[in-house]
Parts: sequence; structure tokens; C-alpha cells
Amino acid sequence: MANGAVRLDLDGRPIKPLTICMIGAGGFIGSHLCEKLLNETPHKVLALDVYNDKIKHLLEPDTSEWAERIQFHRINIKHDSRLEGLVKMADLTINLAAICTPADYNTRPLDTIYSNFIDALPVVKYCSDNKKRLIHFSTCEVYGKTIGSFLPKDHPLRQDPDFYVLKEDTSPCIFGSIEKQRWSYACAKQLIERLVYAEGAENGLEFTIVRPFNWIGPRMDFIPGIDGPSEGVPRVLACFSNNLLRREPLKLVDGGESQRTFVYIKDAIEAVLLMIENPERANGHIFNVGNPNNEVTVRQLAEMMTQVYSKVSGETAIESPTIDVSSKEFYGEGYDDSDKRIPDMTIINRQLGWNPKTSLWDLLESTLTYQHRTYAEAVKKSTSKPVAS
Ligand SMILES: NC(=O)c1ccc[n+]([C@@H]2O[C@H](COP(=O)([O-])OP(=O)(O)OC[C@H]3O[C@@H](n4cnc5c(N)ncnc54)[C@H](O)[C@@H]3O)[C@@H](O)[C@H]2O)c1
Ligand SMILES: O=c1ccn([C@@H]2O[C@H](COP(=O)(O)OP(=O)(O)O[C@H]3OC[C@](O)(CO)[C@H]3O)[C@@H](O)[C@H]2O)c(=O)[nH]1
Repeated sequence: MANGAVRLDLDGRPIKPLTICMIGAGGFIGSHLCEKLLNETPHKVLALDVYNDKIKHLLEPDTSEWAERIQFHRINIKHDSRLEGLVKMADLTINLAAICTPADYNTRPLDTIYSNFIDALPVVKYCSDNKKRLIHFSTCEVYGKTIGSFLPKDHPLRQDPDFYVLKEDTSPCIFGSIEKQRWSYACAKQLIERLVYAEGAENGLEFTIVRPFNWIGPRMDFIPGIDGPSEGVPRVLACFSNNLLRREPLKLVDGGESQRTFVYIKDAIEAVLLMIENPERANGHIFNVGNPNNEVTVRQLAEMMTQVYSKVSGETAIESPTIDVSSKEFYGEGYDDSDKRIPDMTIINRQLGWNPKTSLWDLLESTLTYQHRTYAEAVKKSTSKPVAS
């Protein structure tokens, strides 16, 4: 912690130091949350994951000021008897572990369903049985498609926020047919949300459910062939970063017409910290966490990233910066998409007073600066041909 001042919650009460069992701590969100907790709070982290590359910098012995406050446990929660003991040791469990890349939902639906529902079940049960608080990470995908998407393209009601703004307590969850296996993830996440909610209602589990709306920033996913499989398909930020680093056109799936709102990871982590430190305001709630002001189509995102990457890398953009591909070609059979995702912010605003701050331009500039600094050399080396002797 930067200074020894006592931290106060939103109601002016001192916050007591917590031990947090963070499952999936080695991933994108987990790495930022660990960093925040170690830098700014006195809390201790039991960090569970199968990988730790993204939190190595927090675990090295020379960061001794933190050594006492973070402990890494290499655990696969599918089959590890140490899990319940770690949940019991902590005041709070945060479950981030999941398969959460859309390319997997239709191609590995069984792994996706097991990861997002079956593997999360014991975590909920251990928290409930041992009277421990749980913050469970769900997704904005539980909303599926908007009501407006079923109206004709030029219908005036499509402009009415009631037909597209996504509200935790009133919006329906609208998925495609079973053959559209894209929805295996959303459906598994919805069922685990219902289970957590029911444990709260019937057995008194203290829970908070988080629905992230496209959080992006440094350390998200991987660059294929550099720190991930060459044939792997990460989420859009890493796909487009990879294309820019390799000077290839950015691939627009089905014309890049889908819309997303992107929020900067550092803004979103502030919201999670408020949930951690204000249980009385966060327990029993489901929170949308996103930035409704940062809405773009995927095509616009590609154009912005191309422009920002030119600025931060000093390289001019290629002649044809984007190319259209069909979803079947890109993701395979069974892909489908959410058309539009605007989070309603009423509940998080009322309970925690949280608002996102960073514009899409600013967050892309800091993120693409990181991508260029981290990967440009490695990509160059991997693509340069050996010189014939
Ligand atoms: N990033 C976003 O914008 C976003 C959006 C919606 C939902 N979410 C949810 O937030 C959570 C974290 O997402 P992320 O973006 O950090 O993803 P991520 O893939 O970077 O992190 C997930 C971590 O969980 C770990 N994990 C998976 N299965 C495990 C297992 N069986 N045992 C132990 N560890 C396991 C992985 O190794 C990985 O480090 C997920 O539940 C995801 O569904 C994220
Ligand atoms: O090269 C590409 C990659 C993707 N697209 C399109 O971009 C849209 C967003 O894709 P992505 O970020 O991969 O994922 P989604 O937003 O669809 O889903 C995620 O949202 C939250 C989460 O739960 C976890 O992060 C996950 O399910 C989409 O329309 C792609 O088709 C592209 O055009 N080109």
C-alpha cells in the first residue's frame, strides 16, 4: 500500500484488511485486480490459476513489499481438493475462472459449458456451506440479443432506448437456437447466475454478480504465434492488434456491423474494488460494468485502432486496412452474435457511485502503446526470413 492511511468505505467506516481467494487470478482481469489490491490496499490475495505469466511481476521475490500479501496456488479447479480449504481461509472469494473467448463457444461447446457452469458449481457451494462471501464474474452476454434486433432495420422503435438498453432487473435474456452453439457460454453463465441468486434467496449466500461489458486494456488475451497458439483466435482487441503488428488487414466479421461499448480495464477495476470494500452496498446485487459512452461498430473500432496504431508506432497504415470475412469462415459453424450492448448504469451508480472515465480514443492509445512496446520486436523476429548463406 502506498501509505499507511486507514481506508474508509463509502459510508465512512474503516475497512478491515481482507484475505481474498481469487480464482482465475492469472488472467487479464485477475492480473489487473491483483495489481490494484497490492498497490492500493492492505488486503491479502490467495491467487489461484493454472497459469501465472500475467502476474509474474507481482510474485517475484524482489517485490518483497508484496511477498507477504500474495500467494500463488497453481490449481485447476476442475479437480483439486485444496479448493475448499482455500475458500475457507479467505473472507471473500472472487471467481473469474472461465473459458471466455467466443471462438471457443461454438467449436468447444462442451468445454465452454463445463468451464462456465459445472466447474463454477463447487465454488458456489463451498462459499454457501462455509458462509463466505462470493463475487462471481458473469457476462453482458447473458442479455444475448436486443429486443430491437427483431424489428425491421428502419423501424422507429429501434431508436427507443427501451428496445436496446440492457438493464439488470428488467431486460430479458434472448439467445439463438440450440444449433447456434455460440450461446453455450451465455446460457451456462445465465444458469450459474440463477444458481448463485437462488443460494442467496434460499440459503443466505452473500453474493455479488458482475456483468462485464467488453473490458479492454493491456495483457488482454494473447498474440497468436507469440505468446499463444498460432491458430488461436483471441477476442477482438487482440485479433486487431495482431493484424496491426503484422501489417495485415483487420478482418471484419459479417461486415463489422455489430456494436459494442468498450470500457478501460483500469476504470472497471475501480468498480470491482468498490464492490470488495462495500459489501453492504454490493451484496445481493447484479451489476452491469461498462461504458455506455464508448459505443462503436466493430468497423469503427477497426478504423480507430488503425489510426491510433499509426500514431503510436510511427508506421503508416497499409493500403487496404480492413477486409470482410463471413462468420462461418472466421469462427465456423454455429456462430451467432449480440447486435448491440449498451449497459444501463442506474444500479451501479446508485449503490456504488461508480462511473467510467476513459474515452475510447484514450484507452486505445494507452493499450496500443503497450501492445507495440510488448510485441512489435517479437513479431518482427518471427516474420523475418533467415538470410541464405
Ligand atoms: N474481459 C471481459 O471483457 C469480460 C467480459 C465478460 C465477462 N468476463 C468474465 O470475466 C472473467 C475473467 O475474464 P478475463 O477476460 O480475465 O479472461 P481470462 O481468460 O484472461 O482469465 C480467466 C482465467 O481463468 C483461468 N482458468 C480457467 N479455467 C480454470 C480452471 N479450471 N482452474 C483454474 N483457473 C482457470 C485461466 O487460466 C485464466 O487465467 C470470466 O469469467 C469472463 O467470463 C470478462
Ligand atoms: O478479428 C475479429 C474478431 C472479432 N470480430 C467481431 O468483433 C465483435 C467482438 O468480438 P469479441 O471481443 O471477440 O467478443 P464479444 O464481444 O462478441 O464477446 C465477448 O463479450 C464479453 C465476453 O463474455 C468475454 O469477453 C465475450 O463473450 C464480434 O462482433 C466479433 O464478431 C471481428 O469482426 N473481427
